[in-house]
Amino acid sequence: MTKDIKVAIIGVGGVGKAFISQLANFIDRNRSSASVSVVYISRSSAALISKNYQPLSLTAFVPEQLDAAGAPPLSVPDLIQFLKGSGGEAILIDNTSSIDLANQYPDFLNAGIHIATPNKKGFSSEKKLWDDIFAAAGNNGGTGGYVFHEASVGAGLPVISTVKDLVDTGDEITKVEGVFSGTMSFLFNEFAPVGSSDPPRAFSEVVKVAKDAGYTEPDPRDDLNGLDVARKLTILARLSGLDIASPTSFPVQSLIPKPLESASSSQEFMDGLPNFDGDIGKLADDAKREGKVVRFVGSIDVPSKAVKVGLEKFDVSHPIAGLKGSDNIIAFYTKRYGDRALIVQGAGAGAEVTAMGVLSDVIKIIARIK
Ligand SMILES: NC(=O)C1=CN([C@@H]2O[C@H](COP(=O)(O)OP(=O)(O)OC[C@H]3O[C@@H](n4cnc5c(N)ncnc54)[C@H](OP(=O)(O)O)[C@@H]3O)[C@@H](O)[C@H]2O)C=CC1
Ligand SMILES: N[C@@H](CC=O)C(=O)O
Ligand code: NA
Repeated sequence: MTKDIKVAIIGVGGVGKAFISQLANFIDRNRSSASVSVVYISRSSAALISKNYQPLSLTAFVPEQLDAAGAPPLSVPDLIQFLKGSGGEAILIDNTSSIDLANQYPDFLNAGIHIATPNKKGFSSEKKLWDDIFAAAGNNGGTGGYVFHEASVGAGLPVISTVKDLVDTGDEITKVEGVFSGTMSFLFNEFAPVGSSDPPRAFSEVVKVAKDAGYTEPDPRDDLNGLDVARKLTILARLSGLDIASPTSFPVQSLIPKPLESASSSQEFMDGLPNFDGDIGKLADDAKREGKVVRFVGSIDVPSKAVKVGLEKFDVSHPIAGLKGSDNIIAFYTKRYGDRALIVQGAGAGAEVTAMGVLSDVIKIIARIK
C-alpha cells in the first residue's frame, strides 16, 4: 500500500528555498513508495495552507507566494492539530534557526509527527531539551515521531550518520577534531590563504562575501562569536557519550571585537567591523612570520571530557591549512580506527548542500514509516 505522507515546511530562506526545489524534484522523479504532499509552508510572517490537504504546487516556488496568500502562520498547537487532521503520517521540516520552534519539538514528536531539520538549536541548547526530544522520539524504539538532523553539523556531509554508525556498532570515539564552520573556513581560507603573494583581503570584506553566499547564520555574529562551532561540538560530544550541559559550558573563543559586542543589530555590527580589520590581520601576519596560517578549529577529547573552540596556528603543509572554500574537515579517532582517523571533508555550508542533508533525512524517515 502507498504510504500517504504530508509535509509541513517552516522557513523559506536560503536553505528552505533550496529544500523546496530539491523536494519538488524528488516528488517529480517519484523516488519513493510514498505519496508525499506538501500541505503547509510558512515564514515568520505568513503561510500557505492547504486546508483540504491537496498538495501545494512547488513549481517555481518563491517566498513571496506566502505573503501574497495573506494567511498568518499557524501556532504550533494548531499546526499539530492540522497535520494530525490529515489522518496519515506527517513530517515537519524546520528550516529556521528558531529556538522557540525547537523548544516545541517534543510536542510534535509526542503527537507522532516526524522532524527533519538543519536547525542546531534543539540539539545543542540546554541538555534538558535534548533529553526531552530523544525521550519523545521514536528513533530508539519509542512511540513518537522520528527526528533526524544530519545538516545540523557539516551541512550535507555525513557527519551525524557517521557518529551514530560508529557508536551503534560498538566502536568508541576517543577524539573528534577539525574545522566545523563553513563560514570560518571560508573567511580564513580567503583572508589568509596558503602561499599567496597577493595582499590579503580585508577580513570584514570577506565576512560580507560569506554572508552574501549564504554560508553564515542568519546573524553572522553567531558564527564569529564561535557559538555556531560550539553548538556543533555540543551535538557531536553528546552523540559520543559526553554529558555536555550547554554550548557555553566549555571554552569558546569569540572573534567579535570587544567594542562591537554591544552592537544593537547585525547591520550595526557589519558596519563597524571594518574598523577592526587591522586586529585580525595582525594575527594572520604573526602566523605568517612563523611560516604558519591561523585557522578556527574545535576539538573534543572524550576520555578527559575536554571540549574547546578557537583559533590555532597550523604549518602550511597541514591538511587544515590546505582547505579551500567553505570546506569542513572532521577527523574521528576511535578505538577501531586507531591512530589513523576516519575523515569526512567537503563543503560545510551553502544552501544546496544543506538542503541535500535535510532531504536525505526525509528519505530516511519515509523508509522507516510503516
Ligand atoms: N546556510 C547554511 O549553509 C546552513 C544552514 N544551516 C541551518 O539551516 C537553518 C536555515 O538557515 P538559512 O536558510 O541560511 O537561514 P535564513 O535566514 O536564510 O532563513 C531562515 C528562514 O526561517 C524563517 N524563520 C525564522 N524564524 C522563524 C519562526 N519563528 N517561524 C517561522 N519562520 C521563521 C525566516 O522567515 P522570514 O523569511 O520571514 O525571514 C526565513 O524564511 C538555520 O538553522 C541554519 O543554522 C545548517 C547548515 C548550513
Ligand atoms: N553558519 C554555518 C552554517 C552551517 O552550519 C557555517 O558557516 O558552518
Ligand atoms: Na551533516
